[in-house]
Amino acid sequence: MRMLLIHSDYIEYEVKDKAIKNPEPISEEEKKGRMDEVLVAFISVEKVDEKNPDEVVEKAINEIIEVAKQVKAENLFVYPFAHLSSELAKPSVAQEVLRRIYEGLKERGYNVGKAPFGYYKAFRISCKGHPLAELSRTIVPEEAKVE
Ligand SMILES: NCC(=O)N[C@H]1[C@@H](O)[C@H](n2cnc3c(N)ncnc32)O[C@@H]1CO
Repeated sequence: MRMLLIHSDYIEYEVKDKAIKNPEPISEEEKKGRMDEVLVAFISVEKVDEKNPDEVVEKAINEIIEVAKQVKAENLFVYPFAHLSSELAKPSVAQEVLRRIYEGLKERGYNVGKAPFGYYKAFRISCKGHPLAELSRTIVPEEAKVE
């Protein structure tokens, strides 16, 4: 899994079109969204994550929370983003992994937003620009690590 973490004044998105055959069903109000004072996690779920989704979900949640504490962000935003890797997991696996990350962050008491899965979207983001405002993380299951 590849994550790009951007501490932002705001993130806003607008759904434009379906990008896969069966995108996540969304309501009218979910076609647009905005969150202010937010740590945005752009996430590409990778093929290697299919070896142990439970582990990568847990690690991603912990990484995001660790950065949220460092930058003092209360609001989090999970953004499905298929552009950080050339070895993507299939959509069904990716959607479930992203859903579990979103739910896990909420369970830990954060105010969490998400962008819909499986669509082309327009988005605007305002990066705060401080030294920890742009971070990336790579997460792999233990058994996929080679010596
Ligand atoms: N920017 C717009 C976009 O990326 N749209 C992506 C994601 O919403 C989602 N998606 C599909 N596979 C994946 C994956 N492995 N990881 C994350 N998202 C995925 O499906 C869309 C087309 O790839």
